[in-house]
Amino acid sequence: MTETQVTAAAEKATPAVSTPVPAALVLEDGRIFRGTSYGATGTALGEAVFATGMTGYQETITDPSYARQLVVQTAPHIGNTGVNSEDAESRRIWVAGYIVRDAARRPSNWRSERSLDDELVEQGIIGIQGVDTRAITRHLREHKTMRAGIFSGDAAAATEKELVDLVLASEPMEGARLAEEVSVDEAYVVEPKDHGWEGDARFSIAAIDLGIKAMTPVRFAERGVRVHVLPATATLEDVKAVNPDGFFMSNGPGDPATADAQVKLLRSVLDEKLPYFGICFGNQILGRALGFGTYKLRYGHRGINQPVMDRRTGKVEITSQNHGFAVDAPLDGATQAPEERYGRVEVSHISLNDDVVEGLACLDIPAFSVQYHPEAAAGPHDAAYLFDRFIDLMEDIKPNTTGRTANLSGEPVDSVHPAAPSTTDNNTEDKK
Ligand SMILES: NC(=O)CC[C@H](N)C(=O)O
Repeated sequence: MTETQVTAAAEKATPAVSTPVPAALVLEDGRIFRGTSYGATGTALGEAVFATGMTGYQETITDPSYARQLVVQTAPHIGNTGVNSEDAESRRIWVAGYIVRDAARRPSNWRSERSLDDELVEQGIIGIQGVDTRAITRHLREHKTMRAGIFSGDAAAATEKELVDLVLASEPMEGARLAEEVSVDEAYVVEPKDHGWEGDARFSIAAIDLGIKAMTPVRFAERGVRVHVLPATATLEDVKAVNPDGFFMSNGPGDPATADAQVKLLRSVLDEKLPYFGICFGNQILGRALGFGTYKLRYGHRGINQPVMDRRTGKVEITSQNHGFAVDAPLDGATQAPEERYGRVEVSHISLNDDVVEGLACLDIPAFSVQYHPEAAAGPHDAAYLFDRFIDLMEDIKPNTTGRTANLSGEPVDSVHPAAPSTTDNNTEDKK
């Protein structure tokens, strides 16, 4: 980048515009944190959750999996690098509200196009700044994630009791069915040639958008895989119509216990023996399709610094995560899936913080999934091998003349690494 370009980019970055007014974060248990507004003003209701990434706030707020959540950033300075038109993970900001300690007064980065404050105002996202985000995080960690509200301007003038009552009247995350709300209405295709792949596509997949992040189809496309992104309401006929070599289900917001339609779709696809890969919500849906339950974690995993072990290789990855629910599957080696026709399954990945299931691998059908985010937007790229693993799975079913660019498929089943020793499990207390 030349000096002129750097100056031009810096000039595009405007200082924040909104004038802060008094604001309050009100938790459903009556705890109240007072600060000033950030972004738009008014009332925002949702589930208060904390995210521990030190960077990547633009990817966080545009991740559709955060729909109906009020996100607390544990990193104290937010907005420093502004907002640009390349890092958004979807067409809009999805967080229902945004909670930060110190909002940047002026963004400073050569890629910045506008301030985060401007962007929040423009998209009508209500935030609060100047609150003790460490105290809020510790409160949520100890008392579990809960419903909350951000009230600013006129909305903050009500009595504390009135504000708590508004929060108590809001919808809980348990039982929330949100994937259809954030999904696209129309199918679209992501082509390898548009992402640096030279030559013909090696494979085609159908990917169900339950709140898909933009980088996910890109990670496939840059490996030569054409991605047909289909709406959350897609049927088996819609899937078959694109003649895919593999099937994928994305991340997404809400309670996986409500995703009956997607569980049914996945079962019908698995019955066709089409290779399957799922990320996050897509992992929970595989778990349910195999007959396991899901449950709500006390405070979930959100951030780009979450350690996970791939039990097949014994390698530890630092991963990007955003989940509040988890699959309830046995950790000890290969077990028969409760839905017997799918054969044996093993927990392939676990969280090293609390032993939560972070991945499932079927041993008798071509299907696997992870609870975390290998597309790494934002986040470390340690888990990129999973995209290659899926390509190898499709290759095994349908050898492709264009050959492999990588061979990172799983180790033989008998080399499964023993589970890490169990640790204190604060995050799974609510497990039923
Ligand atoms: N990122 C995701 O796909 C999240 C899945 C699910 N909504 C959860 O919170 O666990």
